[in-house]
Amino acid sequence: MNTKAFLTELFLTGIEAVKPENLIPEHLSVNGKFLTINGKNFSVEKGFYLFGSGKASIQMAKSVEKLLGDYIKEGIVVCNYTEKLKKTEVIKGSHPVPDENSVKGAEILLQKLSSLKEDDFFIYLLSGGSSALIEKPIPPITLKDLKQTTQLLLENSVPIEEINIVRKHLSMIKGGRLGRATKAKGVVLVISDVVGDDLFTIGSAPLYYDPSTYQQARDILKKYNLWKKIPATVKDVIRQGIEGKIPETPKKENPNIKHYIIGNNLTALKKIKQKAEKKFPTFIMTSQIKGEAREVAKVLISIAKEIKNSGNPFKTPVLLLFGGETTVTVRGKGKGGRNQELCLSALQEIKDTKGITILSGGTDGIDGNSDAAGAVVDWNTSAIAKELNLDINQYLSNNDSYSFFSKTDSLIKTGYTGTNVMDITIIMVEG
Ligand SMILES: O=C(O)[C@H](O)CO
Repeated sequence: MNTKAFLTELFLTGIEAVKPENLIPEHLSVNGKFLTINGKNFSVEKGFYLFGSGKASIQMAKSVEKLLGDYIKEGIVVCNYTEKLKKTEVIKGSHPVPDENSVKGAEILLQKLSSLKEDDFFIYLLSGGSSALIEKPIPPITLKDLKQTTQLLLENSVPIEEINIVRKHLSMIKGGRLGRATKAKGVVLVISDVVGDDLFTIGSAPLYYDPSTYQQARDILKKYNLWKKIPATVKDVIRQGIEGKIPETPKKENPNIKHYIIGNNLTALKKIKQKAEKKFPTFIMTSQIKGEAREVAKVLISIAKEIKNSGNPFKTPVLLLFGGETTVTVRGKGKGGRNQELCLSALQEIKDTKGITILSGGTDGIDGNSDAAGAVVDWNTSAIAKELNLDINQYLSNNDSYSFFSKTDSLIKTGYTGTNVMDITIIMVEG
């Protein structure tokens, strides 16, 4: 058996399970003039508006069009790529740092949602990446200031929950502010890309509400030593927010808007397990991995080595499934992403140990600043690296995992997958 090919096939199975074309029909059905979502009925007799933002928004919209196309009055989604849809206009925003189009997208959504009446109904399709894809900073923060702040947060390994607390307090649409702008009733269908499916964090909660505060936003920036580095306008808005001169984000849910999570990391892991255990004992270890990619890798490989050496807690052969999202503290100028960096650090631990293969990939298909979803490695990769005189440490210090794996032919390339439920890591331990 080609273990690397098998793990790649399993990774693709996981992605397939969380593609909107599979999730939407699982959770939505149409009965006459009613739309049923997770058992709850909504009348669509008079038609509805379709909005959305996030990396999965195009494919989600396409699936809704297929199911309910005749009822859509108008559709707009903001995604990280474009595609022509029948009833829905697509705006291409920027990710992970917002651009002019992200602002344009936010303004259009804000304007459309504000113009709806009380008896209008909308479906909003929310998925990961939304925080950057739509954005409208609170004046006097400029787009340039916001870009700089986002970049600093991303480069300093700040967890997404904390990044989004800051983002929500600099934005006219995040933390429930977009939801406050409308009188209409609506549902938000969510594909979760955060650990624990926290609705306060996913896409910075544009239509939910937000218990966090301006004070917390400042504390987070100080905790990561970024307060002195961020632009003056950002500090100004946060200070004014703390003093009550700028209103806080909404602290209560808009009762007219209901949120439904229709897919998450565990959905993908369960599908992988279903397929894999036809061949090998397979265990879902967690869907909640967090932490610095290179450190997480060390823990994962230590588990694999324990199994290999002592048969604890599982006998070989065995497949271990992990999900979640790590972070990378950027120190170098190389190319790569958290999954590739995790694999490179894992390779450092595997070295010549035969029988451990590890794959790590982003379900959105794009890992960091590269065009690969991730990588798959084993002892043989380390043998190739030795032959080519590649120094793992050197590539790790420059955060240049992509260049390393291009040379060892270990990259997994899927292109944009049209979905996003964080990352999947699969380890096969053989005897
Ligand atoms: O957009 C975002 O904020 C992240 O992807 C988490 O949902």
